[in-house]
Amino acid sequence: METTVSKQPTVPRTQLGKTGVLLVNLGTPDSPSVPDVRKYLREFLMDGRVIDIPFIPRFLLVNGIIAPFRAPKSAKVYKEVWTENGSPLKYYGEVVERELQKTLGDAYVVKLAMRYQSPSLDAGLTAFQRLGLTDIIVIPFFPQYASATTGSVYEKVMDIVKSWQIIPRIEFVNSFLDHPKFIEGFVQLGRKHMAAYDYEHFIFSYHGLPERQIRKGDITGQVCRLGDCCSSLHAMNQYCYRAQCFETTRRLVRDLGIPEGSYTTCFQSRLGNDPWIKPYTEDTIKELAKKGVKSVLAFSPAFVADCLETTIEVGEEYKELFEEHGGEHWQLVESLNDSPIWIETLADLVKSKTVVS
Ligand SMILES: C=CC1=C(C)c2cc3[nH]c(cc4nc(cc5[nH]c(cc1n2)c(C)c5CCC(=O)O)C(CCC(=O)O)=C4C)c(C)c3C=C
Ligand SMILES: [Fe+2]
Ligand SMILES: [Fe+2]
Repeated sequence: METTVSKQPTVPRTQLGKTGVLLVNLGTPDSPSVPDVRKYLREFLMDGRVIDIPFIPRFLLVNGIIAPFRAPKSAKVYKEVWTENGSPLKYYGEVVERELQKTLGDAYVVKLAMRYQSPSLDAGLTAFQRLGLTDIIVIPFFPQYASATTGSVYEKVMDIVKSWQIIPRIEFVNSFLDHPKFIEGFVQLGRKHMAAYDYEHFIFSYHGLPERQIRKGDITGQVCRLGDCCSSLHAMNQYCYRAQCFETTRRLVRDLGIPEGSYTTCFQSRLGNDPWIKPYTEDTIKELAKKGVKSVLAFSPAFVADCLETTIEVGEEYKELFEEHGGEHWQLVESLNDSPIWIETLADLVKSKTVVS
């Protein structure tokens, strides 16, 4: 007679009841080689929330033009930003993952994932599934909400869990543009530089976005004119990335005591010929230099870790541009990286989203 052997439970009982915390950054190539950079650019730019045009023209644009032509140029720059620990974006993510786990303790399981490339979102979420975790908190590492970043993380997470038998309870952190500890983190870094040098002007340079994406995100269809409408953040424009960036600047200048007229919010990293949100950082730098400004302290508060966009673009390329136009002293404020206050910010965000049952 055949006996039925019941399967051992695959979920260790010790893990049940814990909350999974998924820290998600944008992603970075596996190495600075041209093929790896091309692979990364393809995955990233084929996301319909990043290049928001229909599939066929997007496919032709990305695979026929952007990835082949940009990959060799970008690979050169990635080689500059690469350290002995690899890409700083990923390295700091791994340190933060460990430090946050220590801070939060046993009731949580913390994992790092990348929206593109590795470690993948699929691997992170599947690990939680194997542990039987049904409460998950997802923290996209983007202080200000944009469809191309935070929105894309939401979409991918939902796409992964949609076929699971048990769809977990998922809490998403939508933005943390004015979280007091996030602000304090950049204020501490800024104060250190301000104590060492008497800067004439302060630049707050955020990653740019095509203007079209801001218009599409205007939930009222009436508010966004991409001008003064972004100078305050309220219920009607709460998802406007540009307005959120201006709000982050306001909090920073208030706490740093920077006077009106001595700072500029601007937007970097334009890709393609479509209009992106303004003012462009390049134009701001040229105008300041033309006015005779000799020293600038530059913040990059759309990023929480040093990466290509901060270290190379703001720290080196914009410095060269400023000096070419007559500027003398340009300094980048490094990112939050693995600073204790950034770990505290994340711990606060986790606690605020934890469901007490
Ligand atoms: C801070 C949030 C970011 C937004 C918003 C964003 C939008 C966005 N980006 C591109 C195109 C590129 N971005 C690239 C690098 C890059 N972008 C972000 C963050 C945001 N992007 C980060 C953190 C990084 C650096 C990653 C790293 O490995 O260091 C790149 C690749 C680099 C290059 O080739 O220059 C591209 C391309 C678009 C089109 C877009 C909005 C529509
Ligand atoms: Fe980007
Ligand atoms: Fe706006």
